[in-house]
Amino acid sequence: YPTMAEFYAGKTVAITGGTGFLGQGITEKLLRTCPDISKIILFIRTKRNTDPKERLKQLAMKPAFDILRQSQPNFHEKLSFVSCDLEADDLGLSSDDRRTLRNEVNIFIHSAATLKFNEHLRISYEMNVLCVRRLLKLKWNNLQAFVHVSTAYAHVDRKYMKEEFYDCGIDYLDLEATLKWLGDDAIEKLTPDLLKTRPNTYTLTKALAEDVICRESGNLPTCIVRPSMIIPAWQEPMPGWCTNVYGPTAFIIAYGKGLLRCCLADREINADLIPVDFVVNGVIGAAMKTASEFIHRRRSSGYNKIMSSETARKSTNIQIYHINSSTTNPLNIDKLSKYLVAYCQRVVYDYSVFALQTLPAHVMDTCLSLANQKRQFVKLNGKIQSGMEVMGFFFTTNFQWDRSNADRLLQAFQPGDRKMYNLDVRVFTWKDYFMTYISGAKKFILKEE
Ligand SMILES: CCCCCCCCCCCCCCCCCC(=O)SCCNC(=O)CCNC(=O)[C@H](O)C(C)(C)COP(=O)(O)OP(=O)(O)OC[C@H]1O[C@@H](n2cnc3c(N)ncnc32)[C@H](O)[C@@H]1OP(=O)(O)O
Ligand SMILES: NC(=O)C1=CN([C@@H]2O[C@H](COP(=O)(O)OP(=O)(O)OC[C@H]3O[C@@H](n4cnc5c(N)ncnc54)[C@H](OP(=O)(O)O)[C@@H]3O)[C@@H](O)[C@H]2O)C=CC1
Repeated sequence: YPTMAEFYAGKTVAITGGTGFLGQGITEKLLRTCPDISKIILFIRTKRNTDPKERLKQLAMKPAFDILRQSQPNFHEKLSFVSCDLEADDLGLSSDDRRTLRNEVNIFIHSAATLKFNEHLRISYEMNVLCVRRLLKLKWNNLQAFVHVSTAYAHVDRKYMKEEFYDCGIDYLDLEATLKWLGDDAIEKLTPDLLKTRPNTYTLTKALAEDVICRESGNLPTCIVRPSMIIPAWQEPMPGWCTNVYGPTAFIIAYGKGLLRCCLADREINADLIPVDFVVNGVIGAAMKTASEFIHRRRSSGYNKIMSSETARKSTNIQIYHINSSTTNPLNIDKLSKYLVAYCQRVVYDYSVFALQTLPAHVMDTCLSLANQKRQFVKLNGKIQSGMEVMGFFFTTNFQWDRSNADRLLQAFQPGDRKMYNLDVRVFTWKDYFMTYISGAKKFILKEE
């Protein structure tokens, strides 16, 4: 395999979700460490009345690029965009942009998704599953790697996950047909039956998307990266860098602000959290390995007809990489329990929340009202609790992952690249990392020094 910088020299990379947490990290690292990369095309939608052109300008000003800006002030010249709406039939792409993508893109990274756990199944399906089907059909002429970002929690109906495809229990083609004629209310009623033992629509649709990749990617050089819970950066682009409050971040902030006293969690389980820099390295490296093997095989790429799920799973050679921490550097929740009261019993948790959070929130709001100020604590407490409700499943269930493929991926990197694109999480201790995590949440989310 070539070095990462050699491999990406002259390449055009396209990324969906480039405005998101992981996408910003990937874009920044590619530009900073692969100086001869030709171009990065970001799929950007219009959001809150801001068009993609303006959003790209705003993106280049974001903290993720602060370090890069110092060494390469003109880095934005390598960034371009296509205007999209990934939930639309035609992905919201113009015919000119389609042509550009078909003919120019060498590496495609699909990172966009809706991450809302309890999203309506129709929206979650359209964004997380149907969009993947449409992207695979773009008739890529020059593609060397199609990297699909999934999640290590896609198959939470199992307790042990290997880096392989699993039967989802639902055929997405049947589901798609059903969603076409059912109304939104009926879908909502049907959702618990479809989820079975899964906690939410997010994990179901991420699992179905993997089935799409398995059955429909044909000869396209495809791979899947499954990160566990992505948390602020360990080191890159800067320690503690983050953009959202997903996973435990909302709770860590609420704890720090004195708003969270109890947690629905089982002390015995390992929390699988992974700093974003390792995931960025995994995606960049997986693309390099997939493309290098594809170029070596010199097979033609193209979209094939859909295979049955079972045949596809048996015949596939698509590589899957678990980018996680608990397999080699576990973080036991018990270690956090001197800071938080963790309950795994629902009834005890409910009483504690009432006594330690809900009641004090009402008292505080009454005081605010008496002082003619805006009430806020009851609302904040409600948000924290709805966050805890959707997270409770993950905080109380233990999972294990095999990561042999991810280890092999690191071995495929040139020796000089193994540190710069490290995937081995044993290099940090959780105690030290949590100081970084907390200062990152203060700096990048709360905007406090
Ligand atoms: C110290 C604690 C330590 C505990 C132990 C740690 C144990 C760790 C165990 C491992 C965890 C593993 C988790 C694995 C998850 C799967 C991994 C993935 O693929 S990744 C998938 C990761 N996906 C996620 O993490 C998604 C989780 N979030 C959701 O599903 C939804 O946002 C929602 C249900 C919480 C609210 O929905 P809805 O009412 O429709 O409204 P919106 O969505 O529009 O947001 C409204 C407001 O809520 C805010 N907010 C966001 N998140 C949280 C939160 N967790 N809480 C509170 N608040 C939250 C949000 O910022 C916004 O604020 P504002 O702008 O209004 O001020
Ligand atoms: N965060 C985590 O803990 C984990 C994430 N993952 C996976 O990693 C990937 C990236 O997640 P992350 O970066 O954290 O998520 P973010 O929420 O930060 O980013 C999501 C990205 O998807 C884009 N997007 C969503 N809907 C659309 C749409 N209809 N059209 C165009 N773009 C859209 C968003 O664009 P916009 O800016 O316009 O909203 C944004 O760029 C996802 O596939 C997720 O499932 C896997 C495991 C854990």
